[in-house]
Amino acid sequence: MDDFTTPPNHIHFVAKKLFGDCGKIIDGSIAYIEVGGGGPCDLHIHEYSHLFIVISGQAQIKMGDIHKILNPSESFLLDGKTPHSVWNIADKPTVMLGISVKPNETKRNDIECKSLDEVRENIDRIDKDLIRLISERSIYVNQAVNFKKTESDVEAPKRVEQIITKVRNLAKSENLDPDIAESVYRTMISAFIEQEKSKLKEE
Ligand SMILES: O=C(O)C(=O)C[C@]1(C(=O)O)C=C[C@@H](O)C=C1
Repeated sequence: MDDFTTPPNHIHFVAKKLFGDCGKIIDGSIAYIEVGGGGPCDLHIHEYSHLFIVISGQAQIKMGDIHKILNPSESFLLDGKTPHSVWNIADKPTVMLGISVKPNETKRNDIECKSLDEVRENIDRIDKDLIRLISERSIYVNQAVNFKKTESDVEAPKRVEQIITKVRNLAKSENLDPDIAESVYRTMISAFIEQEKSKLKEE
């Protein structure tokens, strides 16, 4: 049983990676789950899906109140966004293959809203995420000033230009007009510079 490890929060459960990234497949592993073993102890979620194939024994996939039982040679494709865990319910070890599969990407060009309300609902949803991310960004920016002594340290023009180059490239790869990304970032960074300058004065 060389190279087998117990994943975090699992019990009587050892697994070994069989292969890595092959396109839509992230990796494949084989798991030996002892009697009563399984995990994670609390149901978990993630972006990727699992294709479970039971070789021997009997596995129970717990998904909230719903359970799916897998006998030898049976398989189940589980959407990772469904809270889940996997348990051996046989009176002998269960051997199972687990293949992690990338989620289907939404083809953004295929998105077509049927009304202005639908457009705005989506904009509101995305704004919520953007504000949360800008707030998280601000936690780090506010700490940057702790390592600065002067206003020109705060302005850090070389760093600003590095960020602009980076976000223009990111924008291109995400099908966003790079000029929009640049303008949004220059405005945001200027506001953060002002905030850092006031913080510097306070100290
Ligand atoms: O990286 C820094 O030094 C920061 O203070 C962060 C930050 C930014 O918002 O990314 C803000 C001000 C500087 O002009 C450069 C970058």
